[in-house]
Amino acid sequence: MHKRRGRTSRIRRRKLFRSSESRGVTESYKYEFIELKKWLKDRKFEDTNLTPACFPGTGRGLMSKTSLQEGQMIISLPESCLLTTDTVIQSYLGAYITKWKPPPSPLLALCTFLVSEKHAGDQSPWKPYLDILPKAYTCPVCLEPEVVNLLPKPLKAKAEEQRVRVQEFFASSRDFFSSLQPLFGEAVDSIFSYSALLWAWCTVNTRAVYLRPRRQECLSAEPDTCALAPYLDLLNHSSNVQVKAAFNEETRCYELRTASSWRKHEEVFICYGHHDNHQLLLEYGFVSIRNPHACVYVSRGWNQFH
Ligand SMILES: C[S@@+](CC[C@H](N)C(=O)[O-])C[C@H]1O[C@@H](n2cnc3c(N)ncnc32)[C@H](O)[C@@H]1O
Repeated sequence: MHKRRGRTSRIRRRKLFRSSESRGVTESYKYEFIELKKWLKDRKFEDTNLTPACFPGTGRGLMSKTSLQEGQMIISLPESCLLTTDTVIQSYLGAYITKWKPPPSPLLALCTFLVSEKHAGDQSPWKPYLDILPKAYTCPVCLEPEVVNLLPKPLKAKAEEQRVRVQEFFASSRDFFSSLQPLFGEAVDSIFSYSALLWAWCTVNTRAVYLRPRRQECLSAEPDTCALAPYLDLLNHSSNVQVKAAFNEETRCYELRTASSWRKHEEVFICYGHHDNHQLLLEYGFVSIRNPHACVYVSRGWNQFH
């Protein structure tokens, strides 16, 4: 017969379970993070609160180095670390973007820059950031059609729509890529391939932070609201936390404040939005086990049988 546990023992076990669930193994010693930290330091950013770690369940993320209080600023990333359409327009791509008619979209500008810098390898000033980006993504748009076929019907339909959108994005961008040929020794078709553009598209879609809409004369009128925020984009999602994140025009930093408190050595999360699991899988390539926004999709006419 089982001996009934006392209240103290139950609380202790719950605490132990909570901490083992979120316990991370530091990754700050890894070469790519040492290089990234140097790169960030050169751009006037040093983190005292967080460190990269690998967590059971959520994978790579950021862990608190000390306890963090409600309202505390957890990251303040200088503008010089952000990759925005300004970065692209001020680069060697700027002249080609300005010339191209109809103007490329802000998304195309960001994706083109990512593919081009990735191709530059060691020559790219963004190398330490590019090296920590995932090599592949798990979003349905990257999955084999046989795998997408196994998804629940409503999600499968959205995944197929998304695949068509990305394919059209590629097809409609090819002439612009051809115009960049003078910049490269190799044929642009081999650099700006579908798989390279898909990787860049997933990078922006799964990792970009939101900026107040801006308008660049040389880009199309689609919303220009995405920025890649190196290091900050290592934060994983939880629906149960609240954060305040925005670009501060005075400090010229992208600032993130937590509305939750964190114990030392816990995984620190941000909330990507109130997404159900279909949206999380579609946009970010993962699902959350304890998702308060989880819902069941019911097809039209389901009640005909009652
Ligand atoms: C902004 S990045 C976060 C950092 C990322 N884990 C990394 O290693 O680069 C977003 C991606 O992290 C992963 N992710 C974020 N939150 C997660 C969670 N709660 N559980 C599992 N994976 C998560 C997903 O692959 C998502 O596309």
